[in-house]
Amino acid sequence: MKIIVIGAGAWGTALAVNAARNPATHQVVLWARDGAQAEALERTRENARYLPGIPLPRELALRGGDVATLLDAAAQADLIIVATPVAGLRPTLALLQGVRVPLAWLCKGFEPAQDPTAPRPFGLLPHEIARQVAPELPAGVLSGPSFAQEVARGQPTALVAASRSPAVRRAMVEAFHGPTLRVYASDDWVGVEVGGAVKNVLAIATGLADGLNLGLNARAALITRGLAEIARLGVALGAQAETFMGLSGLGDLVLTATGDLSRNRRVGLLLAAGKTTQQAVQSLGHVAEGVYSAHTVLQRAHHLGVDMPITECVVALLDGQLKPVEAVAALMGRDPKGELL
Ligand SMILES: NC(=O)C1=CN([C@@H]2O[C@H](COP(=O)(O)OP(=O)(O)OC[C@H]3O[C@@H](n4cnc5c(N)ncnc54)[C@H](O)[C@@H]3O)[C@@H](O)[C@H]2O)C=CC1
Ligand SMILES: O=C(CO)COP(=O)(O)O
Repeated sequence: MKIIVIGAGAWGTALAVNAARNPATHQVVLWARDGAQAEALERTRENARYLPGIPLPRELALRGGDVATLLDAAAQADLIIVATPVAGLRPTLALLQGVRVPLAWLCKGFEPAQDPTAPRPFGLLPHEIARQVAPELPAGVLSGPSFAQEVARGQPTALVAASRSPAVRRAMVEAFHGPTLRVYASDDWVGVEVGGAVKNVLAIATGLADGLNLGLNARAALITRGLAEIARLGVALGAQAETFMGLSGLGDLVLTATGDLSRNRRVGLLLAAGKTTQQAVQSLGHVAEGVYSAHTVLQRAHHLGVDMPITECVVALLDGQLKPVEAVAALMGRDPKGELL
């Protein structure tokens, strides 16, 4: 199977390394946007900026820079993986418009609104971006609880491959299912994308609570009520409610909200320590999608009449409109209500 992974950040590199460990069946190309980065990866056989300490297998081909080479490799592939943040998805799909090869993205987020004056001025989920830019591409999403470092080290991990197309689901499973990675299939790509995007916003809230030493009860409450928010928005957007009890919902929320490898959780910890959003983002050096998705999540929730009080507090915190302790008071001061309402 020929696989090309576009985007040599932490997650793209980890999955490319994982697939390349199977050289009897897989030929894998990792493509970096910047040609100089591709040369450095080739020279050092390590991705020192994004995934330090993981040797790149000799069978992994490293390319970059030149778009003609990218399009050529993509047209010959059996599966294309787009491993950029959400912000890189639209331009990458636009480049690949003419290609007819199964494709999956890894990004977890909503795109910020493109044109605030448009009649429906909302940011989009990845599959909605694909529908606009490259509707003919057979596409899907690979998601689930998965820190890149652990996957690269071969630690056991389970993912979910979601697409409306059985052929795309099969391609993702064939590419990555193996002794250390289980890949489950799903046809609910809306639910899988909503879970992956909104858990990042909620991980900021949990990081904040832990940074303020609010305790383990508060953390469990935030995770549980956060899952209720995710499911309410997801169902309103057309997802299946059961998806939120699976890997891309509960699974990824628990991982990201509690694991200190999470960049989004670290944003919350930094806000609790008194940093501004800008300072927190700068100190990470990696993308924390929750920071960029939070406003869109809230806009879409408001438009659909969905109540998302934790997300609302995260947005106010990120905008500097609430201080951490005020956010806690705002959440605790809400009127009583039924748990399942
Ligand atoms: N790091 C992780 O453990 C996981 C990350 N994800 C998701 O995967 C996405 C990527 O995350 P990371 O790899 O961790 O980010 P990262 O910050 O480590 O790297 C992002 C990479 O994308 C590249 N990039 C940005 N725009 C691009 C474009 N237009 N064309 C080509 N390359 C472009 C950057 O140069 C950089 O190499 C995010 O949406 C994240 O939420 C999902 C699961 C696990
Ligand atoms: O999505 C992830 C784990 O599944 C990674 O989370 P962060 O982007 O918060 O590091």
